[in-house]
This record gives sequence, structure tokens and C-alpha cells, in this order.
Amino acid sequence: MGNKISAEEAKSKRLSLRLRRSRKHAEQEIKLLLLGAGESGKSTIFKQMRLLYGEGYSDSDRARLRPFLIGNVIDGALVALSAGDALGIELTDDSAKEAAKVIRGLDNTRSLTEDVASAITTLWDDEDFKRIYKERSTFQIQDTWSELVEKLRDFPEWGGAEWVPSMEDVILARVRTTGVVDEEFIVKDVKVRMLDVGGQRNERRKWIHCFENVTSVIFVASLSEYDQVLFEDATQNRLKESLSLFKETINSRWFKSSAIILFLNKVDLLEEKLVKRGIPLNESGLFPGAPSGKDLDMAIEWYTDEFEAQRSNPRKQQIFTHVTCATDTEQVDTVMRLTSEHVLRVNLNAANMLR
Ligand SMILES: Nc1nc2c(ncn2[C@@H]2O[C@H](COP(=O)(O)OP(=O)(O)OP(=O)(O)O)[C@@H](O)[C@H]2O)c(=O)[nH]1
Ligand SMILES: [Mg+2]
Repeated sequence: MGNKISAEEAKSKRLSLRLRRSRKHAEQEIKLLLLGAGESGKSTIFKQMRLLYGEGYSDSDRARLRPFLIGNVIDGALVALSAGDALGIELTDDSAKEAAKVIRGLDNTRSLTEDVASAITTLWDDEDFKRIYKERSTFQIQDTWSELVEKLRDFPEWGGAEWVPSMEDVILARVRTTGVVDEEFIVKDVKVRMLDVGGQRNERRKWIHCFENVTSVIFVASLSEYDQVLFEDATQNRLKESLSLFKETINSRWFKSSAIILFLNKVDLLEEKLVKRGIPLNESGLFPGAPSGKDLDMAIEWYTDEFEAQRSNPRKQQIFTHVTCATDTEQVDTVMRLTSEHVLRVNLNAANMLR
């Protein structure tokens, strides 16, 4: 390769230089904290921020995600196969049975060979496996698994030894956050310090270390998990957990003077689940007040009301809500520009009131 650098690397270098220059000129500074339950999409927003307003992802940054993405595709296949056993759905086709044997027989190194890649795509195309996948709300498989498996059809260009993940792969990868990740970005001349935390229950005790001087909390809630249970507790519905976590967060003394932003995320998956697959909002039986139809706008309105109802002092607290698809870079760009403008305005008003 010599001294040649890729287009993505050159772009990343240019961005980094621009970032350093603009940091010097940024006049205002805000601290944004991403909170929300596990898998709601916090890190996906954070990755988009790094891509849009930060140092981006160099070839080596993206290459580091290879084992995670490979783990993602293999784990999904294993989880679905076990779910098939639990659900009593048998694979009847001989090539699917053979593929299942290959996946189940993987050792700890779990390398993505030609055989493994082809076994996963064989399963993905199998009719019985599709029946298992249809029941995916009842087991823990990552939302972007099917998109990654579609890419695997291009093995070895995707997933092989020479492969470097693309920016799209970076966004689709699922890496559970542990601890706190902290970075600075420049959005329209505003220095934004953003903190991303892990959302699963055992991660939340670390949150308090980030609470000092927060200008704004961005609470990320998934719109598509109304019929799913938590990864860490199979007795708890994901939406119930998200609502009670939101309640605890916005009514906490730490955020009395912080702007509260709510991202109702994964709208693409809500559309797929509610509108295309016709799974009603009250599928779990826990939300009898939810609209029963397939109307997307009505569903979003209901979600907004449910979250707003968690405020203990609605007259004093405004929530700024956005419907988002965190995997869509352009949409996150628009939403984040609006969000930082809003946060600055709220901050300015609060400062004026103190005068
Ligand atoms: N289709 C779709 N997938 C999304 C969206 N937002 C996030 N995802 C995917 O959902 C998975 C989980 O997202 P993360 O950003 O890792 O979730 P998180 O909130 O950081 O999770 P923790 O770190 O465990 O708290 C990833 O595979 C993302 O690619 C979305 O709007 N649409
Ligand atoms: Mg995360």
C-alpha cells in the first residue's frame, strides 16, 4: 500500500484538521448526556456525531470493528437456532440441517470461513428458519442482524480476510457500551461535549459520575420494542423499562435546570413492525390504552403522550421530542443541528432569568 491513503482516511484527516481549527473559534460550549435503556441507539447517535462533526473513522478504526461484526453475524445465527429449538420449529431441509450443524459446531475462535458464511446465508434463505426469525420479538437478536447477513452474501469481499468494514457497517455494528465514552464535537460553532453511557441495568450505577453540570439530557427510547423483553431480565417489557427509566431521569434533582430532549428512535423498525407486519402496540397486553390500528402517526402520538406523562411537574418542564432513525446519517445531522440550537436557546433563557 506504501504511502497511499484511502479516500475515507483522507476525509477523516481533513475533518480532524477542520475540527482542530474550529475548536479554537467555538464560542459556546454545551455538555450533552445520552441516556436510555440498552440497545435504544445511544452509541449509534454517538457514532454519527463522530462521523458528522468529529474525527471520523480511519481505515484502522473501521478495521478494529471486524471481530465485532463477525461476532454479530455468528451470534445472531446461534441465537436464532436455539430459539428454534425452544419454539419447537424444526429445520426440515437437508442443506439447512447441514448449515445448522456447521454453526453449532463452531469452536471458540469462531472464524468466519467460506463454510461458515455460506451456512449462515443458507439458513437465512431457508423457509423454516424464516419462521423462526418471524418470532424474533421472543428472543434476543440484534435489530441489524438481517442487514448484516444480506451483506454476507458478498463473502469474501464482505467478511473475508482482506475486508475493511465500511462506514455503514460501523453504524450497523452492535457493541454493548460499558463505562462512559466522552468526546468533543463542533456543531455550528458550538462546542458540544457528548457523553455516551451503557444502558443495561448493571451499567446504570456508573451514570451518576457524569451528572454534574449537564446542559442537556438526550434520552433515547426505542419505538420498536413494545413487544420485547429486556436482554438482562426476561420478565420485564422493554417499553415499560424505558418509561420508568425516563421518569426517574427527568424527575431527578440533577436535571432540574437541564433541557430534556427525547429521541423516539428506530422509527424505521416501528413502521416495519406495526404497519408492515401488523403487530399491535398492545401485543404484550401491558398497554391497553394504546391505539389498536396500524397508523404510524397515531402510534407516535401515543408514545409522545406516554413519555410526557412521566413528568412530575409538567407545567415547569418542557420536553423537546424528535422522532429519529439513528442509522440514517442525514437525518441525525438535521436533528442534531436543531437540538443544539434548542439547547443553546434554553440555556440562554435560563441565564437571562437568573440576571
Ligand atoms: N434499524 C435501526 N437500527 C438501529 C437504530 N438505532 C440503533 N440501531 C441499531 O440497534 C443496535 C443497538 O444500538 P446501540 O447504539 O448500540 O444501542 P445503545 O443504546 O448504545 O446500547 P447500550 O450500549 O447497550 O446501552 C445497533 O445494532 C444499531 O445499529 C435505528 O434507528 N434503526
Ligand atoms: Mg451503547
